[in-house]
Amino acid sequence: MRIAIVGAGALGLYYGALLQRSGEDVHFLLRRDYEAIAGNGLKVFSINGDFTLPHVKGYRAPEEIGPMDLVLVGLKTFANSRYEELIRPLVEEGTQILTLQNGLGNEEALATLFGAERIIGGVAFLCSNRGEPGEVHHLGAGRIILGEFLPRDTGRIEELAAMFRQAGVDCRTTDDLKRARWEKLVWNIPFNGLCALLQQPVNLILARDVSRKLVRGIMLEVIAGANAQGLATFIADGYVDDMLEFTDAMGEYKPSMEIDREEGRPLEIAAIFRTPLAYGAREGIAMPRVEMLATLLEQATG
Ligand SMILES: NC(=O)C1=CN([C@@H]2O[C@H](COP(=O)(O)OP(=O)(O)OC[C@H]3O[C@@H](n4cnc5c(N)ncnc54)[C@H](OP(=O)(O)O)[C@@H]3O)[C@@H](O)[C@H]2O)C=CC1
Ligand SMILES: CC(C)(CO)C(=O)C(=O)O
Repeated sequence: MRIAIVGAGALGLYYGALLQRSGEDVHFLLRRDYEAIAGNGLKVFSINGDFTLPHVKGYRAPEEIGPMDLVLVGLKTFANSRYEELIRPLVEEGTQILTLQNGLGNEEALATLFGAERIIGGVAFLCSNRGEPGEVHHLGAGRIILGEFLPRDTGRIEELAAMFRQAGVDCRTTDDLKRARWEKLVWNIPFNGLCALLQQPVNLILARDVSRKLVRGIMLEVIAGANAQGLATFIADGYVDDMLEFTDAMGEYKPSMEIDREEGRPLEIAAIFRTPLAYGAREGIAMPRVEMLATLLEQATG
């Protein structure tokens, strides 16, 4: 498969490297890491084993890549205003666009620009950080759940899932992408938010009873917002315990929003907070703790 990686950072470099290693024809749109990767290849440090790709097809502009079978979008959502210029040159009849970005509204924005039938969404449980230019550090699981944006048969996402599995990624499909996205938000909203606001890794947030209780309260609000969205099956409140257990095992993990704050980048507040708040409000669900967290983050970084 001819695959373009648009947004070749912590997530895009990692999945792109695995796909190239398993024989796919991967083309990376590079910015910060262009020189390092052109000179020395791409180094992956992973809990599943380190490896280096000495030769990587890297480009500075999407026009140099041309039309692809699959565009994998790994941009931070605050760069979504660049979708048109970065993706249009890669699209022809039959091109599929897969966004693995966090939050809500990404598939909708891509569908408006490129046509809803092309769009596939995925949620990634990854824990990947960037290192020096030309390096990526994978610290967590790596699981992906793929779902169609429009209701249709699952043939093409099953094929994509098989491709990811062939590359060593634990990948499965869902017929309820909306539910998968909200389930991921049950984690991202409290932890990205509190870790970025307090500038503490997840283990410190969970170590204190008061902030652990706050995480639980925020998660329950998100579940209430989710369950108002017409999901095929409700998210049970017990999902909070699964997420706390999952996070307790992470140790000193810094969510990407905390790293973005430390490094002075914009935060993904629209996709991870404001759009879910708006979708909740549309269904009559207020999420006051989430609202407060979003406001404090805006205040702290505005
Ligand atoms: N990292 C993780 O473990 C996970 C991340 N996610 C989500 O995936 C998405 C990506 O996250 P992550 O990989 O961590 O983010 P990064 O910041 O590491 O990567 C984003 C990449 O997009 C590139 N980019 C931005 N604008 C442009 C542009 N105009 N032209 C070319 N490249 C551009 C950046 O370029 P440059 O190289 O110049 O910085 C960078 O390489 C986010 O929505 C995140 O929430 C989801 C699950 C896990
Ligand atoms: C759940 C987790 C930690 C794994 O990918 C994540 O979404 C993140 O770091 O943003």
